[in-house]
Amino acid sequence: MGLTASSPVVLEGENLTMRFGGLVAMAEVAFTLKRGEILGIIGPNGAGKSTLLNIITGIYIPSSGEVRLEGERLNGVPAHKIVARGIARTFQSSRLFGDLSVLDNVIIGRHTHTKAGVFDAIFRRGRAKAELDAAAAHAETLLKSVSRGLHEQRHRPAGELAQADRRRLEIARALATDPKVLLLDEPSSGMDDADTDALMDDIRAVCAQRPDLALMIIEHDMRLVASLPHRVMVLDYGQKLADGPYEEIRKIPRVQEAYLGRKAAQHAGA
Ligand SMILES: Nc1ncnc2c1ncn2[C@@H]1O[C@H](COP(=O)(O)OP(=O)(O)OP(=O)(O)O)[C@@H](O)[C@H]1O
Repeated sequence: MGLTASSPVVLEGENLTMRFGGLVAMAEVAFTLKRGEILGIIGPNGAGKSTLLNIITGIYIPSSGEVRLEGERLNGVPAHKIVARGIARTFQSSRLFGDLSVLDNVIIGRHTHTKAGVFDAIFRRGRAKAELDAAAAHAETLLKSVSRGLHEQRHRPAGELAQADRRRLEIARALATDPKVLLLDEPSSGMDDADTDALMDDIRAVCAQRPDLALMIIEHDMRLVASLPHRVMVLDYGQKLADGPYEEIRKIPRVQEAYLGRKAAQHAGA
């Protein structure tokens, strides 16, 4: 199915404000994310993008406002329970277990946030072999669905992977929790154009196989922002400057100034 005009809202934020002492990192921001939708989040350094992700995932509790997943309020719900409710994320910096195999990283991803815990997931003595086999089979299927190339490297230590494959693995690991919403924090950072294009193809394939999955992607790479999201939200100094299809928001002079700098805005004839 994917995104249609009647797709329901899966995640929404209302009136979100985040203060750190005297600093207002986020001021009355509202957003919606529909089932099957890909929402891009852009903005200059310090605009509040990571703060928004941290609020959604329960790392920060907003000073005011609320986040709702399928209508249920998430404020104050601990981070691990938010994962269990269906929100998964990747991080700007890699959080893989470099010494463990690609496959084990995915198996752990499924269990990291459950009561059973990481070590239980892999090392517990007496754990039924059938259960472990099922976890490995699930992880293999998941790896294949994200990237055949990554699946072929499933027995290599994650630390030996090329950077683009590490990003794919982080996505696979996040998907291991069967999320309704996947948050990607700068998935293409540090990648060249060819790797970014290949990653975009893989993200499209992931979405095509999971038409109900909603994605929120923080990104600086305008090539990705221009082509992958259905809609783009622009933050600046913790405020929402614009929200709409890329072709529309890119024409707004304030967005050009905030994001691209005044020179670029003049260059674009704004
Ligand atoms: N835990 C914190 N304590 C104090 N200030 C914070 C904290 N987290 C974020 N901030 C401040 O909030 C503002 C927004 O930061 P945030 O990291 O959300 O921006 P960003 O858009 O993600 O930037 P970048 O693109 O550099 O990652 C910044 O001024 C930052 O210094």
